[in-house]
Amino acid sequence: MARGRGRLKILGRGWSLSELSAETGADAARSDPPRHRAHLLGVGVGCVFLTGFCELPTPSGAKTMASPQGSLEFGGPLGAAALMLVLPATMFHLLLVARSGPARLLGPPPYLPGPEALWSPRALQLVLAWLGLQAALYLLPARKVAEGQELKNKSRLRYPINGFQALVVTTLLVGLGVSAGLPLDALPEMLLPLAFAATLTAFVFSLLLYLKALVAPASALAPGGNSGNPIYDFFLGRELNPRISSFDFKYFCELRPGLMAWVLINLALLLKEAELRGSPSLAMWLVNGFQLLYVADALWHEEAVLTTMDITHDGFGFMLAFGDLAWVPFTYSLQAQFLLYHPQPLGLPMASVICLINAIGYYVFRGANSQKNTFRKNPSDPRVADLETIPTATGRQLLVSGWWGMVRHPNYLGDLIMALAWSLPCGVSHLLPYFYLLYFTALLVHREARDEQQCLQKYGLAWREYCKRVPYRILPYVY
Ligand SMILES: NC(=O)C1=CN([C@@H]2O[C@H](COP(=O)(O)OP(=O)(O)OC[C@H]3O[C@@H](n4cnc5c(N)ncnc54)[C@H](OP(=O)(O)O)[C@@H]3O)[C@@H](O)[C@H]2O)C=CC1
Ligand SMILES: CC(C)CCC[C@@H](C)[C@H]1CC=C2C3=C(CC[C@@]21C)[C@@]1(C)CC[C@H](O)C(C)(C)[C@@H]1CC3
Repeated sequence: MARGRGRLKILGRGWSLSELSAETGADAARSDPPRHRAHLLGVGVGCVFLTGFCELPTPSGAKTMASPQGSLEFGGPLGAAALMLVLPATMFHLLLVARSGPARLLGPPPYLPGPEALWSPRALQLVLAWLGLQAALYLLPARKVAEGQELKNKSRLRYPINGFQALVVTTLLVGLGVSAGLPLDALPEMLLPLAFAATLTAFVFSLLLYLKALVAPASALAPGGNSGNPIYDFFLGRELNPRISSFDFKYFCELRPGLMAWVLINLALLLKEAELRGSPSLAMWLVNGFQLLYVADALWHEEAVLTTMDITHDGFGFMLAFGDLAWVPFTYSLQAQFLLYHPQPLGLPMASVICLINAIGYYVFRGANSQKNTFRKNPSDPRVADLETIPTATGRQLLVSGWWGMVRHPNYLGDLIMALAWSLPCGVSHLLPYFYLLYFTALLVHREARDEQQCLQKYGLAWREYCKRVPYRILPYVY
């Protein structure tokens, strides 16, 4: 099947973008009996079980803390172990299925990749070089240094606000690289080994973070993630704000390498489509444009991330390290991956409707997030001073009018509307491009429940009053 200058080659069990017809080592590996891989999986599972479920004593010198909820989140050690297997498996499943002919979200993967298809020293070098570049940009002088929320010991950490600057410099470097012959269009063929290298990096990194937390003072530990069970604590993360000098690992990972890699992968998929079909499709332009807007917006409003529960409440462990470094770039680019292998016709009228949906979602998302951030920074700011509030025993107030009087999480609603707009360009013939919407709904419903729990603890009766005044959580009159 040949279109444009490039060629889409069917590999029987999947699609491969390749100019070469010779079978590569990776291709050959696909015909290996799955026995060895099942054995490897068994060894991996065995290790996790051996180290985590025997209720090992708390590592010597470690300080343990009960979760403020008194119970463990994410289904405890068993849930955490399951998630550590299921999340990477899901990511690889999506990567394989997106390039397969049928592209069935719920079917089996087209083939089981062997070690040759997953492991590539070059992919690991690329991942490490990318992290190195982003770390260097993080260390550049910042236009502003912001203070985080007050910590248990009453101090506040300082954070450089130069994420948008890092995005601009990265864009310039990538532009220069591409014009000097950097083969960005080779990236789509490398997604599998890159995702594997990113997962490996996240795993090793989480292990180092876990060890670092063993020598951290008690005041540096997160409210969750210090149960004494190594599996659970490794997953959730023990230390709240792990740092070396002023380099904050969690803050760095949350916004930069993963989000920027996501839009870079999208761009590589767009370039590959242009090479194959003569020009990128309208659907590919929309997906790239919407997601670039989302990432650029996050980096422009970088300071706002300092009030999210990931920074203020959650430790930095495998969940966030894997989420930031592997899950975000390789699964959030799923729609663009799907479009490369399954081009979808999209007319201008439908494209305009989709743009309108994205604009509405962005308006709600940005309006709600900015209103809360402005209010939290300065309640007497003229933009929020007229809003109705409920006082709380902590001295802080809760908004009960404006966006936050409509539902208790208007920002989630806006985010979900955008998620819908990112899937619609992929048509309705497949469920696969809607994975993000489904996963994100589950993530936000769970996150909302965690946040409610934390707010109830923080604000007590005032929170109950807020829930009475604003009865719906995310979707007015429905949920
Ligand atoms: N794309 C993705 O994968 C993800 C995106 N997101 C997005 O990140 C953004 C941030 O989400 P998240 O960190 O979960 O939570 P929020 O930004 O919704 O923050 C919740 C906090 O806001 C404060 N708050 C709640 N209600 C009120 C009120 N009525 N008035 C004033 N303050 C209030 C409380 O903290 P306090 O009172 O202490 O200030 C509460 O803990 C969202 O837009 C979300 O959609 C989140 C997760 C994943
Ligand atoms: C791997 C698991 C499924 C869980 C991992 C969850 C993480 C992928 C997300 C947790 C909170 C996130 C946020 C963003 C990206 C996804 C993760 C890391 C965010 C940076 C996206 C851009 C937004 O504008 C934001 C508000 C800055 C987001 C903050 C939370």
